[in-house]
Amino acid sequence: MSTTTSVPSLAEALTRSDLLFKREELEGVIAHLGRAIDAALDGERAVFLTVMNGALMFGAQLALSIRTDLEFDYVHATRYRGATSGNELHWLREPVAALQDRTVLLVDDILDEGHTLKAVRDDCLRRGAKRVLVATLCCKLHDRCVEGIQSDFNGVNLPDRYVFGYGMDYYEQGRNLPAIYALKE
Ligand SMILES: O=P(O)(O)OC[C@H]1O[C@H](OP(=O)(O)OP(=O)(O)O)[C@H](O)[C@@H]1O
Ligand code: HPA
Repeated sequence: MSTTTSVPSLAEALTRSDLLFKREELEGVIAHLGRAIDAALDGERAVFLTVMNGALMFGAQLALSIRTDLEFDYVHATRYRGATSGNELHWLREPVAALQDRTVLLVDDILDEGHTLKAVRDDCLRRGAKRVLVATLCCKLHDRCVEGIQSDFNGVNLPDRYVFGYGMDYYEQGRNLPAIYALKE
């Protein structure tokens, strides 16, 4: 006997979503982030630490916008696991690069309630990083963010709605949509 799991339809979600930011606009924003990060690094070779999976698209575009040479590594930490509300953080891959006395540029698609970035940032500090700079494509505007984490280089601010596209998923779908969409309430 076979079992099938039904996933909410991405096409249906798009019909009840607003397009917030198109690719062209996001590319311009990301290029500006690159300039600002170059200035902050001031020639220092940082560890560019991508939080998979969501940061894949943003991370690639951001890296190409930074002129300072970088070392690349990634972590995989997930707390939404394909759903639309967060839970406990699961570590699927820890950093491999030596972070002792390094500047880490921690890169993620979205800072929502902040649990993910706070946990990964604290882990970098435990591994001896001397400085962790956080770069995000977007931050969600609400008052539920945990204390003690913020983005140092953020692209765009978003309303307090579930968003997807440009790396962010709707039930593990829609990550490669070249724009950011928000579900209507
Ligand atoms: O600020 P928070 O409330 O912690 O949410 C932000 C995190 O949630 C998403 O990851 P998710 O757990 O969905 O995994 P994914 O990267 O594989 O999509 C996103 O990529 C961030 O890492
Ligand atoms: O609104 C969101 N969309 C996609 N992934 C997310 N991870 C945290 N918040 C979100």
